[in-house]
Amino acid sequence: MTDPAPASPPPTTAPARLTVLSGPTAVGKGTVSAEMRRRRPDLWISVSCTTRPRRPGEVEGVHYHFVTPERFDELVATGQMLEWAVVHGVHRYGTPREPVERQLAAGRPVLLELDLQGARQVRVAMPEAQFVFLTPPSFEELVHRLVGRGTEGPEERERRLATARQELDAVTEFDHVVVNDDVTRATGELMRLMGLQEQVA
Ligand SMILES: Nc1nc2c(ncn2[C@@H]2O[C@H](COP(=O)(O)OP(=O)(O)O)[C@@H](O)[C@H]2O)c(=O)[nH]1
Ligand SMILES: Nc1ncnc2c1ncn2[C@@H]1O[C@H](COP(=O)(O)OP(=O)(O)O)[C@@H](O)[C@H]1O
Repeated sequence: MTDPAPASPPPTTAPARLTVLSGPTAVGKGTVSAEMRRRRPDLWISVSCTTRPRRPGEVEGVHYHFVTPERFDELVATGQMLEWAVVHGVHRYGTPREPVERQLAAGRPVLLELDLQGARQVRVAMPEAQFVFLTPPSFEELVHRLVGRGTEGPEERERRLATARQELDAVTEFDHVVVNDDVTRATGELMRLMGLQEQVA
């Protein structure tokens, strides 16, 4: 008879985990991600590649890696993208695979902010990840935020809101739903889902 395997000690910290944050346009994904980064600088948030032009104030390697369509093709063809999608009908966005794998291997918590198509691809590629859907308190509030942000004209806003209606229907595909009624509260809920405690400076 063999002795039972010794029980492994309980983990002293939350296990490294990949979390995918998704949700419709203007729900506040960028705002909540920035607040997460502010409250937990050790959290690693992926920097995506995009073919869309850089906006004033955006910094290469911080907000995005801005690449040509040819370079994007090459990254996809050589398997360097964990996932990618055409978002809002025009430009391509994708997550470089290697940095995500490296950060997870180093034990850091990792957050990806993706559109719904990207979240679905990661579900297939990395089913052990957890999937969080950020939702607005109401559709009216989503419209209010999109208009208030002022980054799109009326035509583009209509296009995004049509996509948003479809995306909101996909909420049941996600492991958790966080209502972004208040940035501080929603960020706290996401931190708890990621097993992160507030770090007091
Ligand atoms: N699939 C996928 N979507 C992404 C990626 N990076 C950003 N997005 C999504 O692309 C959309 C457009 O982002 P952006 O151009 O910054 O516009 P804005 O967020 O509407 O100001 C957002 O819904 C993001 O969640 C990525 O690497 N992959
Ligand atoms: N909880 C909230 N309450 C009110 N306004 C919010 C909240 N979260 C985000 N916003 C505002 O909504 C707009 C869209 O947020 P943003 O982070 O750009 O969305 P996304 O990245 O999902 O497209 C911004 O003007 C932002 O300041």
